[in-house]
Amino acid sequence: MADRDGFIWQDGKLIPWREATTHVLTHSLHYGLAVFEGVRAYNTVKGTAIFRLAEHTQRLINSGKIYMMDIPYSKDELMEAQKEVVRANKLESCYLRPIAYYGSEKMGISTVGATVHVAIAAWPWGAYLGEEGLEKGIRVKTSSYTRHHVNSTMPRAKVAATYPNSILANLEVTRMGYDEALLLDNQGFVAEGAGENLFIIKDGKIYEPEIASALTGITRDSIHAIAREFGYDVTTKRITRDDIYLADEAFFTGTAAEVTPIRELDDRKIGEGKRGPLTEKIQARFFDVVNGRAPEYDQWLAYV
Ligand SMILES: Cc1[nH+]cc(COP(=O)(O)O)c(CN[C@@H](CCC(=O)O)C(=O)O)c1O
Repeated sequence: MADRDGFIWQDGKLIPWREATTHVLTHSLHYGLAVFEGVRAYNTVKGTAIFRLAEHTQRLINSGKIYMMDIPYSKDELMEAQKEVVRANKLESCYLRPIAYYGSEKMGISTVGATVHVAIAAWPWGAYLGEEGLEKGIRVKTSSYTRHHVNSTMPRAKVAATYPNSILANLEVTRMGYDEALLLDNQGFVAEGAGENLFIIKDGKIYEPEIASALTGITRDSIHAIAREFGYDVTTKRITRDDIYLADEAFFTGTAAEVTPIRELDDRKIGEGKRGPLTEKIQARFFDVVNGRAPEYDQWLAYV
């Protein structure tokens, strides 16, 4: 990722991609306290637009607040900087990664005296779980690793320290040939995917796990709106892994994963073992929305 042409926004300035470096004694590198976002820009019918830029930027600020990290830029400055990065790199569609991190001013657990830095990069990133996965669904396995307790890493924050849990889960299942991991919470109920939220459909109703130990996904929120548009309410409830075995349909959502159908969990076919009809309908509408083909959702598109 480091050796490519382009520009990265770092601490208020656009600099050449290869010069966006940091010292090996960067506090966040050692102690894991960096807050970040995953955001997508799409090449819509009316030009390049960042999807739900305000919500992602607010979540970045919220993540900083939760971890007592004072991000030295306003919401508007961060939003404009993300637009600037897309323009500077001449990207029609892309994935953006804003990150706020503590620098190398000091070592030791406490962040007092360390400076908060902000960097924003953008690059083309296609189907996170594969184009085939978007169409045919993916094979998921429940990980043996438990999602964080809600009083260990903070679930409302998108913080780097959360992700070794996701990495362990993803590595565990991909080494066995599955596409992605599902994580259970510390009481054994379904939490979320390693990098996604989850929805299931059973007897014509849409369900999602209680959000407690999962990231409050922005794509998840977008799916709520699309489901309502189709006349469905999403019921939030405690979901067990075998609820998913017996579901008619299931899918993951995320900025990177978009809407990815799940065709199997733990070697049990879900429904007919392929993308379900309601999943396909929701997925198609989601792609209409992000590509600017649904004027009712224009408020979610920040044109660059
Ligand atoms: C743990 C987790 N849960 C749910 C989500 C979905 O949230 P949202 O993007 O707001 O709908 C994500 C985003 N996962 C990022 C992972 C990408 C990466 O591998 O890095 C993403 O989708 O950008 C998570 O990391």
